Amino acid sequence: MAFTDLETWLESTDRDLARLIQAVAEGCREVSRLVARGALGGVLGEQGTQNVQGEGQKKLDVIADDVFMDVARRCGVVRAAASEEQDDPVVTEAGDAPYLLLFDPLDGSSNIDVNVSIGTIFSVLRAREGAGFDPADLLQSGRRQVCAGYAVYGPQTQLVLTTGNGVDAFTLDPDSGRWLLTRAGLSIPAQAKEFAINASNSRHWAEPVSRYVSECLEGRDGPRGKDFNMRWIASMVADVHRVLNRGGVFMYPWDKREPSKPGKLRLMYEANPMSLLVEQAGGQAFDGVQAILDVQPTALHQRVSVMLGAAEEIEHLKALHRA
Ligand SMILES: O=P(O)(O)OC[C@H]1O[C@](O)(COP(=O)(O)O)[C@@H](O)[C@@H]1O
Ligand SMILES: [Mg+2]
Ligand SMILES: [Mg+2]
Repeated sequence: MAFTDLETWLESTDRDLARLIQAVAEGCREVSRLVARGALGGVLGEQGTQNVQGEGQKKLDVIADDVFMDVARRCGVVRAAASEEQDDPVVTEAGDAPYLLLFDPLDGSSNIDVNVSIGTIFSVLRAREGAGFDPADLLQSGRRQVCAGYAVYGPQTQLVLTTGNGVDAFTLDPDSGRWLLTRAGLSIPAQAKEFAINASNSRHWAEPVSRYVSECLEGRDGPRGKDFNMRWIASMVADVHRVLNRGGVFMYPWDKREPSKPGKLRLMYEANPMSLLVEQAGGQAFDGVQAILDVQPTALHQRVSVMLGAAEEIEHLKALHRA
């Protein structure tokens, strides 16, 4: 069977954006190679440092961060890049380059050492007109993303992309090293029978989330009138990949543990790119008040409550939040 490769797919994309996507895809291929070697390559285990959010870093968090910062510096079309792992944005030498790149270099850090799917999530924004950069240039709402995507390093390595015209998925051919289009036009069914949430936090949830989950758990005997299945990989990238491929809902909502913290997941590196992909696949992404893509960021590393996936389920969650 003949598959379209990424280069061909990019022929209809703006030249600079195509160059950026190509460079990010090369970074993902490199990280995929390192992940696959695991202990053989000495990349597992703790780094012994903390990131800006006070989270312990794994070796692979830092290695992957270096890979994508290098991509940003060398591709020639990125003016500045920001990472979940770094306090401040990095300004490249391409002072009038058209794009800003944001990324979570390694998502699902707790799964690295146990050989469970992990990934890289990225988002592309336009740089300001003319030259120059101010960190505030990064604080654009998710609606303004020109591209979003992720790579998932699982049984296969896949790259899932949107440039605002639907969502397509590529598989890395381990023999040729090429990214081949294996699924075009991903679409999330409006209805769902599967949900994903870390249930160990249930005693801390807000009332609408507790109610939603308990209705799902009541199954066909409850108000929903149907049984639901539950999944939790603990890598957002892999959980959302499942939602994009076979439907369902993924939630990491605000909870009462630290009431002033809006959520666990990061708006700019995780929630925005995933929300664009989900909306482009016909789903919705909601933070308990509004569409995640409409959140006006106020800080680079800000966190957000996340509920995303099947349109009818998110509509139901919205109604529970309004009640
Ligand atoms: O361990 P928990 O609380 O279930 O959290 C899992 C969530 O944390 C994350 O791993 C956070 O991402 P990082 O690994 O990039 O820090 C998400 O991918 C995942 O959904
Ligand atoms: Mg993450
Ligand atoms: Mg991470």
